[in-house]
This record gives sequence, C-alpha cells and structure tokens, in this order.
Amino acid sequence: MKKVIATDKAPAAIGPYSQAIEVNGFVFISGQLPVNPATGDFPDGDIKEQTAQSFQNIKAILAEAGLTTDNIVKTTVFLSDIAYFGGMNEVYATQFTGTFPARSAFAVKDLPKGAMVEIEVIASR
Ligand SMILES: CC(=[NH2+])C(=O)[O-]
Repeated sequence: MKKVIATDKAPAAIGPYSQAIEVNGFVFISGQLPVNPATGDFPDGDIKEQTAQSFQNIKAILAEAGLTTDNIVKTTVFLSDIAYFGGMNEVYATQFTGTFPARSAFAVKDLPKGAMVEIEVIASR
C-alpha cells in the first residue's frame, strides 16, 4: 500500500507530485531543490550551499518517515552545469556516515526555478 510522506520542514511541492511516497518498505523522495522551506528562497552562495540545502530537505523528509541518510540506497543528482560536479561532491560526501549509496549524476539543460542542483533519493526501511 502506498503512503504519502509530507512535512512542512521541507519545501512544498511546486507541481503535481508528493514530497515522498512509501511503498513496500521503500521511500521514494521527489527531487529536492535547494529551497529553504522557511524563506522559499535558495541559500546565498554557490553549489556547495545549494547541495547542503537539498540535503537538509532530504533529511527532513527522511526524518518524517523515521529514517536517516543511512537508509538511503540510491540517489540521482541533477546539475544545471557539470562544472558543479566537484563542489557538489565535496558536500555530498559529508552527508553519509557509512558506505555511500549507489548514485547517478547528470548535467541537464535547466532545473526548475533556475536551481544549480536537484537531488532525488530512494531509501529502504
Ligand atoms: C522539483 C521537482 N521535484 C519536480 O518534479 O518538479
């Protein structure tokens, strides 16, 4: 059975999707833009600050589901410029305590709201 995970500690959806859906012990978190839910804005700074904010949002949704980054099994990272790859990796690497999840990373033409990064996650209970 599908269960919607929702929290006001992460940004509300900006389109027709849920923040996260749980099914059969897996939590699928929609791509998280680096939007601060308190201000509705991106953080000041560069790809490092934006990556950190996307992870803050992911962690808030994981917490709502009773999970942590240790439960993440797969991520997908979308960058609006491959030049951001190094800075994203620096911050990304600090988000995990044990082994890193599987991951795919891409540069795409554009991201919603002009973001530098969007990160989606699959976690396992
Ligand atoms: C931002 C996002 N996850 C979407 O699908 O538009």
